[in-house]
Order: sequence, then C-alpha cells, then structure tokens
Amino acid sequence: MQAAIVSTANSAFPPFPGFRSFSQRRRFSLPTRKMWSSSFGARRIVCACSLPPRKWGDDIEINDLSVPEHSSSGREFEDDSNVLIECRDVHKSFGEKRILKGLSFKIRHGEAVGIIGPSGSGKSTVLKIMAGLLAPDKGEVFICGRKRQGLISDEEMSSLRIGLVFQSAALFDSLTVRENVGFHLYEKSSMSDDQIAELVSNILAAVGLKGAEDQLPSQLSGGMKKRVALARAIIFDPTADTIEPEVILYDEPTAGLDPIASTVIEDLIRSIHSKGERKLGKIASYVVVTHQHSTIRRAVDRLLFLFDGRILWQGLTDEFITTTEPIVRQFASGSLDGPIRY
Ligand SMILES: Nc1ncnc2c1ncn2[C@@H]1O[C@H](COP(=O)(O)OP(=O)(O)OP(=O)(O)O)[C@@H](O)[C@H]1O
Repeated sequence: MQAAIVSTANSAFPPFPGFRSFSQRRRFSLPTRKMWSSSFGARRIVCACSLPPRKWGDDIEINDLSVPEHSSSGREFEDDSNVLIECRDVHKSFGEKRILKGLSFKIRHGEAVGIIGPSGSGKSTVLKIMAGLLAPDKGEVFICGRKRQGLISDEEMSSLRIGLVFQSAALFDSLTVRENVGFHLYEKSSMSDDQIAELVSNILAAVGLKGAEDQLPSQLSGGMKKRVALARAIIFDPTADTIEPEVILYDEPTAGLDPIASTVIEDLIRSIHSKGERKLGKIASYVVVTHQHSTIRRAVDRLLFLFDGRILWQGLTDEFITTTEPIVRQFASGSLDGPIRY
C-alpha cells in the first residue's frame, strides 16, 4: 500500500467546520458527493474506500464469530455465470517499473479469495485497480460483466458496491473512533445518534475495542487503527432498505496484530460473508491480501498467487501447502532454498 494513495483517500474526507459534533449533525451540511468531487477531484475514491451503510437484516449476529466450512470442491470456481469482478490481461507500470504484466482472474459471487505473493509484487496495486482507484495502463476490468471505463463510476456503484479497507487504516485524524466508525451512518442513516452510538459500541466490542469510542486515532496503536478501519467497513444500517451485492477488499487486515487479535479479525471477516446467497446484511464476496498463514487458513477458500506481474498459481487454500509448483512451494515454506532469490 502506497502512502500517496492513502493520503489521497484521507484528503477525500477532511474534517469540515462543525463536523466534530455529530450530535449537531443536522445543523450543518456535510459535503455532498458532488461537493467532494468538485473540491477534491476525488468523488470516485470516496465511493470506493469506505462503504456507505448497508442493509443488514435480523439474521446477522455480530457476536456470531463461528467459521463457516470451507468450500471443498474446486468445481464451483469454474462457473462463469456469477462473476462480479474480472481483471483481464491487466498491465500496470509506475515509471520504469512494470508491476503487472498481463494479470487475469475472476472473483465470483460468494467467494472468499486471498491474494498472496512476494512483497512488492503488486498485490495492493491489484486491489486498487479492482476498487477503481487506479486504472490499468492496458487490459480490462469488468464489473458484473460490464467493462469499466477508467475509474469507478456511479453507474457501476448501482450494480456492485466495492469497499476497500486500507492497510494503513486511513482514519480521519481529528475525529474520534466513534465518529470514524459511524461516519456514514451519521450522514446517511435515519437512526438517532444514540442508536448509532450503540451500534458503533457493539461493533467496537466485536473487534476487541470496547471502550475506545472517545479516543482519537493518534492515541491508538497500529493494530487498533486497523480494527477501527475494519469496524468502519462492516458497520451496517438496519433501517436501510436496499440489498445490493457487495465486495469488500481487505489489504493486510491482520498485519501487525497479535495472534488472538488476528483470529478475531479473521472470524469477523468470515462472519459477515453470505457465501453466495443474497442475504440482508451480508457481503457477497471478499478478497484479502495477506502474508499471514493464519489468515490464509482461516479467512479464505481460494488463493491467487501473484508473481512477476501475473497469477502464477491459483487453487484452494488446502492445496497451497501441498502444491508441487516450486515457487509457491518455497513461498509456502518460507525456505531460502528455491527459485525465489532475495
Ligand atoms: N503510486 C505509486 N507510485 C510509484 N510506485 C508505486 C506506486 N504504487 C505502487 N508502487 C510500486 O509498485 C510495486 C508494488 O507495490 P504494491 O504495494 O502493490 O506491492 P505489494 O505486493 O502490495 O507489496 P507488500 O506485500 O510489500 O505490501 C512496489 O515496487 C511499489 O513501490
């Protein structure tokens, strides 16, 4: 994840005069998306890096952190009828550096996919391209079968909502944890401040941050910031009335967390996944960029291995440790012996 992009995303949500007090939120106007667009040229980034409130149904239990069974058959991944996001022959360079050199893959409805690969291989770049924050130099991105032109568009938002949880959390520095997590609800929801505060407290408790409501991001550790960002991505609006398929992209959600905190996050990511059914309050699919073995084992079903600008290998999570592909094998074992040289 590059600092430049993160700061761009942060600048899309500057604290506005009067914004500190959400209890007075109806006495001043938060900027509309149009205002964001004209003021910061960042309308599309706003749409993608933090999800607006979703409709969650009564069936969601935030405390239900049980891990659903992993898919056991690779066959379902051959079904092309339900593709939400497809990258086709995507190329991306930064200056002289060719990062992506013909990357192709599909994310289907119901999937839990991990993207792994060596540091600097372009995993975060792929997420940003999927989210519509970066445009490929060459190649195509299809959203629900429709080719994306440039960056994310409002038209696309109506068919699929894509949220990106940044590696660096990208919190608003001058807002409290409660205000960061409840940001979209305070702006868009018909819920009362007390209801939002209660919902925020429940979500914070679920990510292990009970009692952190009034703290500022500067008072939190890196791991705590990550959990706040996750809480912001998964908070729901139980009063909204639309259900749209939704994909969340997580960039190293467990990096820097202790093993137990990682497990909480991994199970939380699982617990809001609908696994294909269009269910109120659950997300259709998610993609996790990670280096953590625990996250690979616990939070995803299928893996894409990115190497030298392409998908070198893909398979089910269980196959990752048994594959005979030499590069993947070396990566999985962490051995210094093998084709990858540092
Ligand atoms: N906006 C940018 N400008 C210039 N170079 C960039 C930019 N974004 C990414 N890069 C470069 O592209 C390469 C891939 O970066 P990226 O963050 O996508 O890799 P990654 O696989 O996610 O790395 P890591 O696992 O270390 O987080 C790096 O060499 C990085 O320096």
